[in-house]
Amino acid sequence: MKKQLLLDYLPIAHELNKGHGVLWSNGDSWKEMRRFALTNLRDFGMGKRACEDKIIEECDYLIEVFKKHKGEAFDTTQSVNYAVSNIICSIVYGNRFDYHDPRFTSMVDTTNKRIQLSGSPSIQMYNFFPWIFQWVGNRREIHKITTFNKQQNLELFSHLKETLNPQMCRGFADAFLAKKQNLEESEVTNSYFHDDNLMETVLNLFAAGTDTTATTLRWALLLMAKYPKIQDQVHEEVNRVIGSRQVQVEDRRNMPFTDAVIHETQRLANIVPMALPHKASQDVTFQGYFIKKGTTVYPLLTSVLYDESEWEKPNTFHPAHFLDKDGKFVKRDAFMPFSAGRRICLGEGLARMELFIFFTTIMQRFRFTPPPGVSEDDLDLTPRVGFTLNPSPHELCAVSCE
Ligand code: HEM
Repeated sequence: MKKQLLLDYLPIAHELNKGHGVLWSNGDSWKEMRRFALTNLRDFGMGKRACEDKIIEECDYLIEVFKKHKGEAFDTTQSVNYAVSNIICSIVYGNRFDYHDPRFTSMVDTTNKRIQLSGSPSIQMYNFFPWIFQWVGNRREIHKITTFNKQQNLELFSHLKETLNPQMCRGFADAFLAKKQNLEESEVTNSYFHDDNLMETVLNLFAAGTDTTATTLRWALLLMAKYPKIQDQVHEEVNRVIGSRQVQVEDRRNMPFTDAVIHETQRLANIVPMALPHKASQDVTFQGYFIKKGTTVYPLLTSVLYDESEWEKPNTFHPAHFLDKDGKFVKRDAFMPFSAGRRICLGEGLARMELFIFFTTIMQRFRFTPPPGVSEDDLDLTPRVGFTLNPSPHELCAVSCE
């Protein structure tokens, strides 16, 4: 496992790769975009108190939606997606959206569709053998959605440009536009701050910042409904440590069991099983195999997250993987859902903060159960096929604890 970290990966050309942005690019453009994204995402709150406040505010909206179902069974997909998406939207565009705003809901719904399609067998085959599988229908569908998402962003950018004040940037997109304007005024012509990089980076942040975290949260709620005794232990800890006051990130260090449940959810759900495709940036010998520079490499995170030599019960939901004999939280080297190395997930800090606050606040208010007539055993943990592994379609009851 450690040797894997020595490989210096760079992503390869791919169905969704136009060579721009922070996710599907490499070389100097990637370096510049990653650095700029990290600095600005932090400036706009990532990992800080300001962001914590945004997540707390969004929890209130999400809880209202859950309450409206009055304990009856419903599908958590859309509401959780919208709530999580609003966090990255606040950071990128400088504002959240109403859950009934069709511009927003269509952007979230189609982005999730695009992510699902890009993991379909036909697209996977296309990625391996592009010259044979270039005509597959899902490719056309992905292009249609991408064009639609770009059009929506062009409209948002156009409004941001009209109202831009470089001294008072509202979010990442403003900061990018201000930097671009500044470079143009200084007559720098060869910079990476061009419209294509703005578009691709915003699309990357929106997709990566919505689907992954929302999917993980939905797995956590499903697992709570399936394992009521574990849910009881989470409720006990939430009541004892927080009671009815507002959850804060600092609470995490006093809540080892809840923290272990979140980590174990991420491990078992294994939502990005193949990370992103990379290429070896130099010749390397790995576990006795010679890998030539330029070879496409898929770092299989599953092989680490389910490694039998690392985990006592790799195929079982077992929060004790992250607890010592005294019930204290323990970090595990093989916990790698965000990948590792130079291309490690750029949003890890944000995702961890979101998962803790959303999950703990939801657990403070609700108990999750299977729908009437469905037993805990009936709840299916088989993932739906996609680029990220989502739970299969299901409904849950959110019963108010108040
Ligand atoms: C539970 C939530 C998340 C998980 C499990 C996750 C996982 C991953 C993984 C496995 C990668 C690929 C790393 C590689 O290439 O080997 C990645 C990349 C990335 N993630 Fe996340 N991610 C999550 C949340 C987020 C969030 C909230 C953001 C938003 C800021 C984000 C932004 C990105 C970006 C921009 C990259 C590309 C980084 C680069 O190539 O330099 N992710 N993520």
